[in-house]
Amino acid sequence: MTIPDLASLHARGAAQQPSYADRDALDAAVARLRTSPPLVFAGECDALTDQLAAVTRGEAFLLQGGDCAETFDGVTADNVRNKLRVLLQMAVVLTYAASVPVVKVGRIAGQYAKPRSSDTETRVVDGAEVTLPAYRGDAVNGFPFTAEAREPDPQRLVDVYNNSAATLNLVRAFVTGGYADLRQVHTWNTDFVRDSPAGQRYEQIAGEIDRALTFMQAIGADPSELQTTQVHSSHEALVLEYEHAMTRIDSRTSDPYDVSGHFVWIGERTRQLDGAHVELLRHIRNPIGVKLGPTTSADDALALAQRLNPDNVPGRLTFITRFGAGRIRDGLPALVEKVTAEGVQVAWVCDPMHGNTFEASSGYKTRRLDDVIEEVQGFFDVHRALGTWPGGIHVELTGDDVTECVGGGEELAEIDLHNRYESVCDPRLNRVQSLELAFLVAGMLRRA
Ligand SMILES: O=C[C@H](O)[C@H](O)COP(=O)(O)O
Ligand SMILES: C=C(OP(=O)(O)O)C(=O)O
Repeated sequence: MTIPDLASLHARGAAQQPSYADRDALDAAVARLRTSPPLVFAGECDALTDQLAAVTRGEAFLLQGGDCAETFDGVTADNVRNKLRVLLQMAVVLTYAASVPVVKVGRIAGQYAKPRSSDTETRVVDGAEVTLPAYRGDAVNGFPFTAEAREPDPQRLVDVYNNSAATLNLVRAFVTGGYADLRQVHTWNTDFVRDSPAGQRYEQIAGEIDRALTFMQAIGADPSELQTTQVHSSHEALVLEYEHAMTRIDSRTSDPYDVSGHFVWIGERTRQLDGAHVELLRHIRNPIGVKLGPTTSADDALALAQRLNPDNVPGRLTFITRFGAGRIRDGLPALVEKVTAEGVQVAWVCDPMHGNTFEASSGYKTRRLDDVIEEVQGFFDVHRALGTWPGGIHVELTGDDVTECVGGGEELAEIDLHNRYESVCDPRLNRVQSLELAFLVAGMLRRA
């Protein structure tokens, strides 16, 4: 496989791209990226493909989660640890309560670019309407509502690389350095979570795991397997300059890999069959995903699978459906039925966030935990009825105590949203809500 050149990708009229005024600065940033070392190794991507093949076969479950949009300011030790911790806690709940291996993938170390519904944003500033370019993620421009911040800046692409490297380095250190050791299962359950009902329920599981580990130690079992785990990185492959510059030929296989992350996906707004994103990702060998919203027909899904995974390799392709709680039960069956009938190897994963966003009267974008749960339940029900495997969930979440989604045991209401709304794009589940979701999904998995 070769790598298509960047100009030919742009010639396809790529959707959702920044318009850079300073072409020289863009060329310099791309040149810098092209000579930067890979962030991940091709062999790690292959290992993830194997794990996702197990998901495709119904032998494992994918937990993919993290920020809607990472920010450069958010690259701190506390933040990265908190995100890792919520994934570890959720994975423990899913693995223990449902006895299914869980493949952990973070929306982390690269999730800096956002597709937007509108190119511009209008606000009233000092009594006058001001329209500026929309914020497209730290990869592209700044969040503050000023003309200067909103101007796309190519140097940010290099900053994405550096911040992804720093994040990944810390994730690897936590994962291999003892923090993710299963014997730390209690220490992940700290601060505001511990006293919540979900935290208390988690503590019970942690106690049972502890006793099982002590027993294993007593009988002389080798505990080294428990000392580390694997957490892979993922992001939406959106800005072509960045993804293309990070696509390299693997010296082992001579195949191209996008070495900016282990798993990359194509968003709902950029999945045009002849579009630039499908064209670039069809050439890389990473495991990849495609978001499928409610307008997707079964033929669209089949055509995407044929284009992106012509050899029908299990684990290569994940369909991440995001229909919305009210539409999944009507919309998903036709897709799953036809794709399955054609023998297409695909992991089916549910994103219960993006079809359930609404604007609260206060103006904050939010989601109801109940809608999120209802969409996941619909996803499980559809797969159960069709005899197919509900392969995983893809969730926007954070390890912090934010107030961005309403509902859950803490009964967060719309009037609470302003207390700690920190997302720069879409609302995320906080750690308690995430844990509550994990317990409910574990129950669904057990029944599946
Ligand atoms: O995360 C997904 C999209 O980037 C986000 O939902 C777009 O939000 P918008 O509709 O406010 O542009
Ligand atoms: C933009 C996203 O989702 P979608 O493409 O499904 O809208 C996302 O997951 O960040």
